[in-house]
Amino acid sequence: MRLILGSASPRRKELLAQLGIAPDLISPPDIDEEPKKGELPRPYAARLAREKAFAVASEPDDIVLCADTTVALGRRILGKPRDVTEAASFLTLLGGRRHEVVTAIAVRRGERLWTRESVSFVKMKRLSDAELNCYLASNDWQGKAGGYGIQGAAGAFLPWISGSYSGIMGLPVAETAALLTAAGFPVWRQE
Ligand SMILES: Cc1cn([C@H]2C[C@H](O)[C@@H](COP(=O)(O)OP(=O)(O)OP(=O)(O)O)O2)c(=O)[nH]c1=O
Repeated sequence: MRLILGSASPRRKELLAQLGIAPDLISPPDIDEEPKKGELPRPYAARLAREKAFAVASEPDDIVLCADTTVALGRRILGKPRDVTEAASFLTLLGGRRHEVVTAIAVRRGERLWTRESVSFVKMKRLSDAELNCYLASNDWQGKAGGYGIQGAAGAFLPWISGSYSGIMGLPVAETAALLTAAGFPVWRQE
């Protein structure tokens, strides 16, 4: 049995390491992340996590762990910004409001699949021009849903959250430990 982390996200590797787990293999999936017409954020994140889990090649006994993080402003899905202009518009939209961060995780072993969603609520302050421009110039927004990372300087924009810090960052560790255990991975084995 091997544990395969199906993710290119360095955050997910780091959060897995928080549980004392190092994957045997990292194999990022390549799937189309375009939302379907009218698709809502939560089903969208769940579908992507599932599709990622099936897109990663594995042996029948391997355990594959995948996740998807989506920022939701009402019914609107804010994915990873394509460029700095889109990052600026996401952060302007999010500033002064409360939004949701959905991280869906999917664990697959052969044809069996275990899934969970973690939903968190985040308040972002309205950003001043200096805050916005400095953050954009840092490039920290790149590759992050909604165009920010709670674990970086953007943490200073977030006075309040309700939910799971690790879920917002990309891999909710409580749900991950539960699903890996359900799939037969020895999360709590003593060395
Ligand atoms: C909201 C938020 C997201 N993110 C990141 C986590 C994810 O890496 C990314 C959302 O994109 P995802 O599509 O979930 O993941 P990914 O493309 O980085 O990697 P892969 O599909 O291979 O697993 O946003 C943060 O790091 N901090 C945050 O506060």
